[in-house]
Amino acid sequence: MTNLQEALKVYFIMGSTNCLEEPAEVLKKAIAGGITFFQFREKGEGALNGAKKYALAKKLQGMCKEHQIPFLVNDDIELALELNADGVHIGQEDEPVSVVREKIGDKILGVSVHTFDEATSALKDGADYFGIGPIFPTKTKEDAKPSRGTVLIEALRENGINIPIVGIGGINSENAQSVIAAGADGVSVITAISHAESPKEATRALKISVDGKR
Ligand SMILES: Cc1ncc(COP(=O)(O)OP(=O)(O)O)c(N)n1
Ligand SMILES: Cc1nc(C(=O)O)sc1CCOP(=O)(O)O
Ligand SMILES: [Mg+2]
Repeated sequence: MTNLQEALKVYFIMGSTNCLEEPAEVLKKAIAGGITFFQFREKGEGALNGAKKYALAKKLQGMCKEHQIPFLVNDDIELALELNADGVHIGQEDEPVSVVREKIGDKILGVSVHTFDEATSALKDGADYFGIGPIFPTKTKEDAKPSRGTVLIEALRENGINIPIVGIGGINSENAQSVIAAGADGVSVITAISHAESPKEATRALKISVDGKR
């Protein structure tokens, strides 16, 4: 498998509702900028369903494949299996971690955690990486919890938990380095790339920040 820690550095999450232009165009520019991981998250008002959702996922998966970028599906385990995606990302309100692990075999399993207990339990049940957020305030996820900064990332690292971690929520090239400095392996973003004037330049700037060059 890919070196997950390395692959999670610049993790782009996107669905049609996050885009100001054609989703494939946005992804193309993000790939040109150097994203290292991708999650298809088709959610929110106006989200596609059924055949249209499948067709978009398939198209974006093809683009990721061409550039050896892992392609994960958010929430929809059946779609991930149908597409033979590289993995899935689930949260605490989705199917239990152990059940999803059972369904997907050795595909990549990302789990959102908000507390130390959720983290240890997800680890025991088979998570491959954690998504922790919202680190900063975000308007992108309607039901996001209040932002809590990097405290949980720091607490997990201080306690020797070395599973790959990405921060999420309100992250951009100005604040990404602080998330890495707290112990995360990468940053996951939606609007910092999908709403950028230049998704390619925004991705480049994020990469520089993650690498600590700014
Ligand atoms: C990398 C990453 N981290 C966290 C999330 C949020 O997952 P969840 O809490 O299940 O919320 P939804 O994204 O399903 O609305 C994520 N998707 N990716
Ligand atoms: C999908 C998601 N999950 C979050 C969490 O806290 O678990 S915050 C979030 C939205 C991230 O979007 P943006 O980069 O535009 O802030
Ligand atoms: Mg979810």
